Amino acid sequence: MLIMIANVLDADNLRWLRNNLEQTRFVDGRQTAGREARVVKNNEQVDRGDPLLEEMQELVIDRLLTNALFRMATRPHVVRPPLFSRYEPGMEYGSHVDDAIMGGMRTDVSVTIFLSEPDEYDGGELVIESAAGEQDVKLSAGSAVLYPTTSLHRVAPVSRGERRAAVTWVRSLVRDAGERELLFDLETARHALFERLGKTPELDLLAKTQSNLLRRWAED
Ligand SMILES: O=C(O)CCC(=O)C(=O)O
Ligand SMILES: [Fe+2]
Repeated sequence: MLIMIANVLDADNLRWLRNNLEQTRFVDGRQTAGREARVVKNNEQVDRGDPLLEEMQELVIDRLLTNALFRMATRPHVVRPPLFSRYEPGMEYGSHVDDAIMGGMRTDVSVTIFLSEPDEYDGGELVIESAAGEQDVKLSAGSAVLYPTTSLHRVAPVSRGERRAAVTWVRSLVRDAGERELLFDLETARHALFERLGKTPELDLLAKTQSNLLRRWAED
């Protein structure tokens, strides 16, 4: 399941991040790719030693973890420090699967937060493969897409302008994407029923079911 979340970053966050990105040092993105992904990775990323990086990472992690939809969709255990990337004309990231373990942590959910507006560049769609086919994702600046790290995906070549993004990975309390989706649907239905009917005995049963499924599936 693919989930889009609008406005994870607000206008002030975006201005601050984009301003910082003007001042940071970018290096070849191949430095952080696995052996096979390196062959198809052609982008640039903020240097790991850049003094501005840590504060930028903290802001993005904080904005994700305080977002209710993000928490519902990912059941986060740990969110990795994001990478900030840019793609200039001719750059792309060919088809790959992200590393299953990063920094000793299992990766369950991949996250892209778009930092450029769609009209600032041509191409640069994040293309995610699933059994139902390919899905192209290009969102407004500040919005995020979440997808299972189990998926093959790529970033299409940029042909004009510059695509900037923050990408990160979540170790979820619930390893299996199908189980996360069941919990997400249950919680969505519960919220909607509560809004419509208030707290009913049926809602209590749904809450009990959701809670006990989470207890059954969660690994902490
Ligand atoms: O920039 C993106 O949207 C995704 C980048 C990516 O696939 C990666 O860094 O592994
Ligand atoms: Fe990737």
